Formats: sequence, structure tokens, C-alpha cells
Amino acid sequence: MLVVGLSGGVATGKSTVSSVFRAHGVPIIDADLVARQVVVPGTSTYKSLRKEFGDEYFDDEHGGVLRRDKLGQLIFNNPEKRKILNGITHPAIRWEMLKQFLTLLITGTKYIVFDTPLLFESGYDKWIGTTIVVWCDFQKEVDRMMKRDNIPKADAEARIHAQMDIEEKKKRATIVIDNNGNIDELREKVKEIITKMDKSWKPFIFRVLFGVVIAAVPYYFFKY
Ligand SMILES: Nc1ncnc2c1ncn2[C@@H]1O[C@H](COP(=O)(O)OP(=O)(O)OP(=O)(O)O)[C@@H](O)[C@H]1O
Repeated sequence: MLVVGLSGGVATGKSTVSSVFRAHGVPIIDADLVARQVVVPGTSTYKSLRKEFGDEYFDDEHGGVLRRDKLGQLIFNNPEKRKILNGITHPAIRWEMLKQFLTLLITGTKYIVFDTPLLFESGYDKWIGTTIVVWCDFQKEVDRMMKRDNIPKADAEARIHAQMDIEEKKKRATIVIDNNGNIDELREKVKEIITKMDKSWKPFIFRVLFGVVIAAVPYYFFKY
């Protein structure tokens, strides 16, 4: 199975790109979604967070859900608290993503998209054959974020500056998608990429190699 890593800047269009893949029937492992799933009330991660950060970060009027905005504000300028938060959530996120990955591996899907904003920061890109970075000009990124999230310009700019420079991500990517045009143009670009991937032999070659490795294990086990 070929794993395609999808990343980019904040609000540069990753979700829009992944929705085109999804509509084409390609399974998506969405790191943002997983990060939300592991902190739903009742999970062990939720309980650890509540114990560590206190009740004020949970909305008991709405089922006790985590107040992500409030916690986000706390950790934005507090590296120590951010480290604690990551120490609690990251193992759970990694485990959940691994489970999803293994499930898809068994189903024999041709390729999957691994949608994660921090693909390069986390170092996962080293393990992934094909990486896609979607980008747009800084001003467009700020405007789209302000409009979508209803936040002031300074906050949008701060969120962009908190991430790895988009030029660095573009340099490391296998495929770069320019999203300075309109949404229909973006969708067309993604469809072209999907067409090329559908024709690619890479997943087939990976599958054969995987089959050889799987067959070799019992062979050597019984032989020696
Ligand atoms: N080409 C485009 N023209 C106009 N608006 C766009 C375009 N592409 C995306 N948008 C809009 O910009 C916003 C951000 O897009 P999207 O949510 O896909 O980005 P994202 O990279 O997934 O964001 P995040 O980093 O927050 O996960 C959305 O409101 C989306 O509708």
C-alpha cells in the first residue's frame, strides 16, 4: 500500500484536497480528527488531561468536552505546558493512527492519504513515499483563516509563524499544489494527481515486495 502524506500551511487547503481524495474512494487517516477522537470524554487520555489541567479546561455544560481553544491559548506561549499536553496526547494519537493504518493494510487498499499538518515537523515524511504540500500566498492564507475562523489578523499571522516555513515544506515535498486560484481549480489539480496515482505501478510493486517478505518469514522459520 502506498502512503501519501498530505500537508501544507494553516488554512492553505489541505481539507479541501483530502475531500477530493475521499470522494474518489481513497481512505484518509486524518491526524486532526484522530487528535479529537482520543480526547472524547471517557477515554484514558481525557481523564489524564482533566487531572493535569483541571476542570476549567472542560465544558461541563456540554458533556464535559475539552475546551480546545482555551487549552490552545494556554500552551501557545507556554512550552512547558505544551510538552505536558503532547506527552499525554501524542502516544494515544500515534497508537490510534497505527490501528487505522494496520486495518487499511489488511483490507488491501491501493493507497491511502495521511493528512497531517505537522508531517514534516514530526519527521513522519521520512517514512512516507510520496508527500504532497498544498500552499498559497501568505496574504491569502491570512485572509482565508480570518474568514473561516473569525479571528483577527494578528492571530492568523501568529498561527502561521508558529509552523515550519512553507518554503521549507515545499522543498521537501514530492508534489507541490499551488492553491492561489479558486476552489474549482484546486479540485481539478487534485483530480489530475489522482489520475496519475491510479496509473502508478508503485503500490503494485510495494504489494509484491510485502508479499515476498511475508512469505519469507515462515519459509526461514521452518527451514532453520
Ligand atoms: N482556492 C480557494 N479559494 C478560496 N477559498 C479557499 C480555497 N481553498 C480553500 N479555501 C477556503 O479556505 C479555508 C481553509 O481551507 P481548508 O480548511 O481546506 O484548509 P486546511 O489547510 O485544511 O486548514 P487547517 O490548516 O486549519 O486544517 C476554507 O474556508 C476553505 O473553504
